[in-house]
Amino acid sequence: MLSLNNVSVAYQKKDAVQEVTFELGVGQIGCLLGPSGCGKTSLLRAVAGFEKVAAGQICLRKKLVSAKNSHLDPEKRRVAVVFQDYALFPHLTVAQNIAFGLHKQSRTQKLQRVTELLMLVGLPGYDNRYPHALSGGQQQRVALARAMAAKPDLLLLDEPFSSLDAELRDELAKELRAILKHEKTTALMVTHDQHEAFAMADVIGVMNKGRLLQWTDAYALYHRPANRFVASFIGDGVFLSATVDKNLKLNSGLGVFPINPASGFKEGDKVVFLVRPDDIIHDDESKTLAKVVDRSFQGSHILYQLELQHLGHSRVLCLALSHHDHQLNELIGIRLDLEHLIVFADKGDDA
Ligand SMILES: Nc1ncnc2c1ncn2[C@@H]1O[C@H](COP(=O)(O)OP(=O)(O)OP(=O)(O)O)[C@@H](O)[C@H]1O
Repeated sequence: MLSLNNVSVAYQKKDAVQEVTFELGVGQIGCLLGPSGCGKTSLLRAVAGFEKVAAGQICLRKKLVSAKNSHLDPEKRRVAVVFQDYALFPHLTVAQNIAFGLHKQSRTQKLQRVTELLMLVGLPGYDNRYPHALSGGQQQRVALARAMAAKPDLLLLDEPFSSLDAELRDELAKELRAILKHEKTTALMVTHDQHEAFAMADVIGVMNKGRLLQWTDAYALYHRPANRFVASFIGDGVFLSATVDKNLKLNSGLGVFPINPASGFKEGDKVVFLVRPDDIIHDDESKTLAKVVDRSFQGSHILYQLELQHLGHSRVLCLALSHHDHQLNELIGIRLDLEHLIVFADKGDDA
């Protein structure tokens, strides 16, 4: 449906997006995720046709829509955009807002589609309200209904929940996914919030400094991050240092772990390996002790920050059931339970 091949976007000859390549299939929901300024909005705007590409190609339905010397106008792309500030027309009712893009349809057809969409976004009967009489979440639902009204081939969503409070954001993200799946809409969203990306997307692209570092599903991003940036950006975790021994094992001070020979590491290599909060198991029987230096109560769990005094005071996170209630400075038993080792060369951030 959507394919990008080595796309770069530049402002005054300075690259904001560099050589991005990915594909999004029909009915898939993709998400561009990354820190502020990484280029995700620029990339989304290039797909919409609001920005020209400096290099590479964008194809929609196998048709070239953007290249260095060719550019199809946004209104000819059959693409709809939902912006973060809703941008509803204040002087039009909800029904008129939704029907705005339905030019060639009869009155009855318009009415039918508006009713169907209001039902879908959970606002039946809101036809005659004006935007000012709606909550933020309701306005965003109407904006979504308006964008979907004409059944675009591709829906683009630019931080669609950023002005809503956290609880509503999670709820809407799940609802929105269900709506898009129901309508079989292909969508590409931009966010800097990984929980939103996890709740919404089939496939997530992590960006940093204008580059797409990995394009895959949430599970693979978490368990098989392509590099250090992705590993630290997705989920919580810390890197511990170690040296590869002669048996191609990592002696971490928390246990000995074999390294996959295919990874190319050899004896003496300095590496870092990722330890997630759920890899550190609190175990009273363990002889490895760590000092509680911080704790945050999360209801069912407590997230502890622990200092490993036998490992140069490195710190790790440990997610323990909350009836294991330990105080600051207490020493508690831990063991490392790594499903699989995520290890990178120790040469700083390679993103
Ligand atoms: N119209 C513009 N003119 C010049 N530079 C721009 C323009 N728009 C964006 N940039 C620059 O391009 C880079 C990428 O910006 P972009 O808005 O795409 O990032 P982003 O990841 O969406 O960030 P945010 O999450 O903060 O919106 C930034 O360095 C930004 O300053």
